[in-house]
Amino acid sequence: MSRSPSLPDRPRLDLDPEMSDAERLAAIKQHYERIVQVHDELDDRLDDANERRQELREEVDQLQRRNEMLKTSSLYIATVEELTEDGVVIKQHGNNQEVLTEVNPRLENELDAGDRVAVNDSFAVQQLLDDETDARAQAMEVDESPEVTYDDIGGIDEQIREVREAVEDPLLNPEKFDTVGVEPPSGVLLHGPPGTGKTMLAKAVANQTDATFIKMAGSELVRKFIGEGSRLVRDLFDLAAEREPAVIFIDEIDAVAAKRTDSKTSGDAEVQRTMMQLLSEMDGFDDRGDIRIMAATNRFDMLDGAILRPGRFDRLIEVPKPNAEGRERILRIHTSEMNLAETLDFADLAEETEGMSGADLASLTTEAGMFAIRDGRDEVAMTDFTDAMAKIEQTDADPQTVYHY
Ligand SMILES: Nc1ncnc2c1ncn2[C@@H]1O[C@H](COP(=O)(O)OP(=O)(O)OP(=O)(O)O)[C@@H](O)[C@H]1O
Repeated sequence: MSRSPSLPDRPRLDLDPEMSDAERLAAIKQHYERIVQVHDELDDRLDDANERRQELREEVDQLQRRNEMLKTSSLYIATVEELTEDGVVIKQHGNNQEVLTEVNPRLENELDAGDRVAVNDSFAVQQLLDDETDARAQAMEVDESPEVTYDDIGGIDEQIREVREAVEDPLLNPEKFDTVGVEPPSGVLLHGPPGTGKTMLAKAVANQTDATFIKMAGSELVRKFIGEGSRLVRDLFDLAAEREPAVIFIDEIDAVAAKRTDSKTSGDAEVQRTMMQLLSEMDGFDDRGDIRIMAATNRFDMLDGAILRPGRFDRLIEVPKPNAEGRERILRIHTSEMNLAETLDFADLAEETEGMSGADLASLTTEAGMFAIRDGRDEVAMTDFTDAMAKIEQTDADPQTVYHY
């Protein structure tokens, strides 16, 4: 790594008592010019350093994500067939190959025939797994009738309108599209900072259309084992087909659909396989009937272009943090059941909470309520909100989280 060149010397002004006034003036003038020059030089260097800092920050962030992915190095799945004196006989899923192998000493007394296990490249048993149905249940959240309505969502009216048009209309009024002769968007991708109401939007549209809401977290898809991510994607679409009308919601889609990296590690290959399965499910989507697909990400910049092609996530909706008017609306929604002091000024509160997301505002109201309770009052006042804000700001001083919006 090259060291940065040393800083320019601080200019010095040497005035000789013998000098004439004219000579002094000339020396001061020259000194002044030198100072301006050094200043400009330092300014440029500062700009360069800031730019470099930004680049490094982005690099660190990329590396952190890759590191996360690599830490979960992939294992294969097998079923224990028999426990023998010489070791354990397992049968690998996928190719049905039977292998006599060893067991991690930690698990020696834990295994029984029929258990589902994870094995490494040399077939040694590394983990005892939940049975398959549990793994699926963990990765998917199914809600027959979510309770969120559009009225519960504040500050993103335009986004609600777009979602209704792209997801609700094709489910409730498919003939509109037939008559005009256009295909409704295949998938809708909501992108924006965390806690802005993306999941709420997906739930509200499922509610409005009496559809089953099926959520899968992208991070769950990549934490699994070889072949399991793509299997879960298949299960997800099969389940939706069984339950139609259904809204599939894939949260944190960037976990499975990040831009390709150069590395060829097995973890990466597994993520790629999962993404390919997702793409192929979406491509074969035409005959799937009353199923709409939505996804969300906080990392739009990370997404692989393949996922955004026509016929896939071809309707992008940005869900930003709320403006003052939106914050006021969200605060009103979240305090609607609260006993509020008459002096509470929502417009003021909305101004004070600049930069907060819907989720931040929701916790702010709860926190304010807690302050009132602690104080033995049955009304929540402006001071409770001010105290709650101070508390939240203090918690936020922890610089762990880096957001990209
Ligand atoms: N626009 C909003 N209006 C009202 N409440 C909101 C809004 N946005 C967020 N909330 C509150 O924050 C909670 C979390 O919101 P939600 O899960 O929809 O955010 P998200 O955008 O999906 O976040 P993430 O990206 O972290 O998954 C909601 O349950 C709700 O209480």
